[in-house]
Amino acid sequence: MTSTELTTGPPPGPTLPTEQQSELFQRDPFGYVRRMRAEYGTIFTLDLGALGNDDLTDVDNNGKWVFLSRPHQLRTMYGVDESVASGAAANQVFFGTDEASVGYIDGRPHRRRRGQIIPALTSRRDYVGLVAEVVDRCVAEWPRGEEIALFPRLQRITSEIIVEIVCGNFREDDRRELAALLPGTESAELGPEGAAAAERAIKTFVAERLDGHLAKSDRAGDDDMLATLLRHAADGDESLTDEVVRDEVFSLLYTGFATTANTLSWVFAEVLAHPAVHEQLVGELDDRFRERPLRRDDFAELKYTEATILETLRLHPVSALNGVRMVNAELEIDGHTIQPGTILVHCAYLLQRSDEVFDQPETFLPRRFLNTRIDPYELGSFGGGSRTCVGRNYAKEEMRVILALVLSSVRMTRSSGVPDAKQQGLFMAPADGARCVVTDS
Ligand code: HEM
Repeated sequence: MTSTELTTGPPPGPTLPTEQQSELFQRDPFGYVRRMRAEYGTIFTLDLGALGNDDLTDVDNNGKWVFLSRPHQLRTMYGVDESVASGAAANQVFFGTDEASVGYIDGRPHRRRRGQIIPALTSRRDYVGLVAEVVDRCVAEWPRGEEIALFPRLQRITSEIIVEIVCGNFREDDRRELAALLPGTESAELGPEGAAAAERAIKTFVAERLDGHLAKSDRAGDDDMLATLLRHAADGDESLTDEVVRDEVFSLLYTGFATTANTLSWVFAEVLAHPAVHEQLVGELDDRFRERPLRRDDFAELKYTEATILETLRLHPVSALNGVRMVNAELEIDGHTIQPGTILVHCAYLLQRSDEVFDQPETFLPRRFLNTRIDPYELGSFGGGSRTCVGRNYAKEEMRVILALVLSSVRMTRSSGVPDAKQQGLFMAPADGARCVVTDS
């Protein structure tokens, strides 16, 4: 018997009309996939169409999204050649865009662009000094002794930092203005039209500042991410047109601020709801981080802090769609045949809360990640294969530094347990905005 004869057709799933499935998914992504997992098993098909993005891209897909939630299924998804399962088209459908920035290109151009971006993300001078300056200034303004939502305050911190990394050679007032525009892209109050308007405003703002940016960076003797891209363009990379550079800058600013603010909100919500974890974290930090200046090395050995961030990423991946690939040629996964035009979904949320993969999967236990080698197919909050998140090292370091500095500078308490998740823009955030009370320590 051949392997094809062993297959059982497409993975099972509900037969509701596309609009209804899409609406149920978008209203409560995590709740819906949990129910589908309980009903149909570890690999199932949802008919989500183009997730409402039909008019925004001309990618041909059959409307089927196959959710995978076991490591061996991901090994197939991420292991096959790009010609069989590619990221660019799937990302265009997911994000509703036809841009040519790194998330939406494949093949050699994709590899080259990643090679341009990744080194530039972490190599900026005095990175820790920069984060400390932003955290100190912002935390000093947090009201004391009353309940506040951390989420928008963390968005401000991560916005200011990513603007420094990507557009650090803009004038100071321009950097502040740009950082203030970013949260508009994720604001639940503004809705999709407001978010689209914020995106347009940011792209225009950046486009108007491309001319002369390289000369300014030469004078500063330091390239920010924008200057790095412009320099590659000047050195002959014709794919980096002004429009692509502008879109690349937008994509890095957007993913750079939103994902880390969301994850940090979950970190604080979980830590403050678990006093024993809180105490152990504060114990690890000791008094070391009250001094200034600080250096990168000072943050290198924060094992429990790092484990706390990993445990938060395990329980709270930023999306129910953690890595998506468009199937271009018939493919077999876990005994099921997947047809071309289908989108494969790495559902980290289901995988990382499975008792087949983790002990006590619903319990917040940072110590599980102490002195362990991480298997990216088990803890895959940054996606996988050749498109793993370009910002993962930057994000983990930035979050570690922010967490250490905030917990070292103020006392924080939270009166309730861990909040539910709510869709906030593209990503999932704590429904109550991670409320807590801050006092001076
Ligand atoms: C908590 C923080 C973050 C999480 C959880 C996260 C998660 C992800 C995930 C799941 C993917 C999809 C990977 C795949 O398709 O296999 C991704 C891709 C990407 N991320 Fe992140 N991310 C984070 C932070 C960042 C930051 C800070 C940046 C930039 C400064 C960034 C930029 C990108 C880009 C450009 C891609 C597309 C990569 C490609 O297609 O080659 N991310 N991220």
